[in-house]
Amino acid sequence: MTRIKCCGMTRVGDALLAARLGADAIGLVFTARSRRQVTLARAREIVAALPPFVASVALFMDDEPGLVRQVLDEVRPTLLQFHGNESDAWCAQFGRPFLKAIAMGEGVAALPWLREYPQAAGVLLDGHAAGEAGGSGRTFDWSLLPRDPAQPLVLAGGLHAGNVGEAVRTARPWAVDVASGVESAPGIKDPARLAAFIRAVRAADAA
Ligand SMILES: O=C(O)c1ccccc1N[C@@H]1O[C@H](COP(=O)(O)O)[C@@H](O)[C@H]1O
Repeated sequence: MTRIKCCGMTRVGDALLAARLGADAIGLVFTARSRRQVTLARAREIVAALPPFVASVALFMDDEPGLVRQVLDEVRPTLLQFHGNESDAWCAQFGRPFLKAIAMGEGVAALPWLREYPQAAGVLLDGHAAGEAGGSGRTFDWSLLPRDPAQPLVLAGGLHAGNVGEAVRTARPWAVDVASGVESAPGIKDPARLAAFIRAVRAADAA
């Protein structure tokens, strides 16, 4: 079964709805380079409200280690997610499981990158170009995903209810991650789009 992460939560109600609809994880964006940046206070509220077995993922992009530590202390997320030029050693310094995002925007081959992050709990492949922030809503060639990766792969970038079924059937990722494809505005989730997205993933799993 494909795991589902809904990223860029800024409201408790949206996170609870995602969990009720069957999301396995919600994402909280702390980097100032995002239109979905959440405050520490709001992030704490969201994490405190989550039901058991729904993971919280804290997202950063070339941020100061101090911010990551503050989020770990005050918000206590399940996982970290890094979207910038952070090295494997840099990501691992916090002693917490992490996902490393790779920009696949320019037909980049995923395999060489995967070897760069042996300590990552998983690698997230996103559609944006190197150097740009994620959450861009851009897709990439899903057939570039390796078939038998050493680490779990998370497929992201421009996914929505209309294309996620094909993405899952093509790439068979460990998980999918969505931000803009289930929103009415940055950081504001649309209940109908969210429900349709999760239904489409489950339908692809069942096919
Ligand atoms: O969501 C953001 O604003 C963001 C900012 C900086 C880095 C990553 C960001 N989000 C991640 O981008 C991907 C794909 O998002 P989308 O579905 O294409 O909008 C996803 O992993 C988000 O976690």
